[in-house]
Amino acid sequence: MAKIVMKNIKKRYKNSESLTVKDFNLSIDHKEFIVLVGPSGCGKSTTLRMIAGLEDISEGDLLIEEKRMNDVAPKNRDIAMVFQNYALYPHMTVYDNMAFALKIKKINKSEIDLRVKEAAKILGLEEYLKRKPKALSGGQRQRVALGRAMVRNPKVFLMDEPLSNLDAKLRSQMRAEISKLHRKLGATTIYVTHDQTEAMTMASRIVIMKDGKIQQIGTPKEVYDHPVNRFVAGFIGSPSMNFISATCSDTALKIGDLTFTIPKEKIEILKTTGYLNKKITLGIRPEDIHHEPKEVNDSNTFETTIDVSELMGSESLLYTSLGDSTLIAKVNSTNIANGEKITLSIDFNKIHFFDKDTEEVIQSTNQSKLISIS
Ligand SMILES: Nc1ncnc2c1ncn2[C@@H]1O[C@H](COP(=O)(O)OP(=O)(O)OP(=O)(O)O)[C@@H](O)[C@H]1O
Repeated sequence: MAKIVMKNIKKRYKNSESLTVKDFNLSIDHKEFIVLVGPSGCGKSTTLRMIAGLEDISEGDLLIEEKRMNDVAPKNRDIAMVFQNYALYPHMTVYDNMAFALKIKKINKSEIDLRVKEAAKILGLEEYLKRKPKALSGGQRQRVALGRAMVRNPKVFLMDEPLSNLDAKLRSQMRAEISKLHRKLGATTIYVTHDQTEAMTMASRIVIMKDGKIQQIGTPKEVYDHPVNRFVAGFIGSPSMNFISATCSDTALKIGDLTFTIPKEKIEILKTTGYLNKKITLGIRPEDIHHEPKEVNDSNTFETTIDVSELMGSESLLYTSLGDSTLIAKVNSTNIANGEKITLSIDFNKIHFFDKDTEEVIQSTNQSKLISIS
C-alpha cells in the first residue's frame, strides 16, 4: 500500500527534440488500481519506467509516501514490476524463479519458503513449483511472473502490458485473476496497456494519454459517459464511438438530408454554449443505436441499407451510413442480412457533441463539473 504523487513530471530523451512525457500530474491513493492507456508511443511505458527508476525523470517530482524518489535507486523504491515478456529464468524451477529476488536480499530460507508457497497458493501454482518455465502454458508463466513480484511484498506493483503475449481467452481470464489478486493484496498498482477493454474492466481510475500528454483522468464510467474530447470518446468503448457531422437549430438536428427531433436538454447545451446552427461533430456510441425499438418514435428513426452485418453471437454489428459518414450499430437482432433495408433508431439522450475544429466536448457548465481534465 502506498500513496504516489507525480508533480509536473517531464521526460526528454537525450536524442529527442521534443518531450516524450509532458507535464504529467497525478495523485494515486492507497490501494488504487490505475491504468495508463493510450496508443502506441504515447509515453505510457516511459512514465511507468520513471516511477520504477529505470528511466531518469527530466523534470518534476515523484513522491511515494510523501518521500521524494527521483534519485532513489530502483531497488530501494519498494516497487515490483511485471513485464510483458515475463522475463523468467529458463534454467530455474518455478520455485527458484519466485525465490530468486528474496535470496539476493539474503532473506532466510524458511521465510522465503513461506512467501513462495503462500504466493503459489494464491496463484494456483502449487503443483507447478518444480517445473521449469518451458513446461508451462503462457498463462501459468505470467502467473509465475506475478508471483515473483508478489513474494517481495512491494508497496507498489507496476505492470507493463503483462497480458499482451496471451491469447484472447487467457487474457480475459488473467484480467479477472489480476483484479482478484489486487483486491486481496491491496497493493497500489499502476498498469500500462493499449487495450481499452483492460482499462475499462480493471481500473479504479483510467489515465488516458496521447502524445505524452494526459487527456483525461477518471473512473471507467466517467470517461465512458463523459469523455472530454473526441480522442477519448473514440479510444474508450468498443466498437468506437461514431462521429458524424451535423447542425442543430432550436427545433431540430440535421444530419445530411435527414432531420431528427432531439431532447430539449440537448438543444439547450448547444444554445448556452453558442453552437446552435453551427457545424458540430455528433458522437453516437454503437450501442445507442437500436433496431426494432420497443417504442418507435418517428423523430429519431431512419431507414438505411446495411452494407455489412457481422454476427457476434447474441448481438450483431451493422455497418451502414448516416449523412456522409459510416456508422456502426451494435444491435440485439441477430438475423439481419447484408444489403437488407431496415429502420434504426438513435437514443439521442445519449449523444455527445464535439467542436468540429478543437475536438473538445461541448458541454453545459453542470456537466463540466463532473469531468476532470488534466
Ligand atoms: N530510450 C529511448 N530513447 C529515445 N526515445 C525513446 C526511448 N524509449 C522510448 N522512446 C520514444 O518515446 C516515445 C514513447 O515511448 P513509450 O515506450 O513510452 O510509449 P508507449 O506508450 O509505452 O508505447 P507502446 O504501447 O508501443 O509500448 C516513443 O516515441 C519512443 O520511440
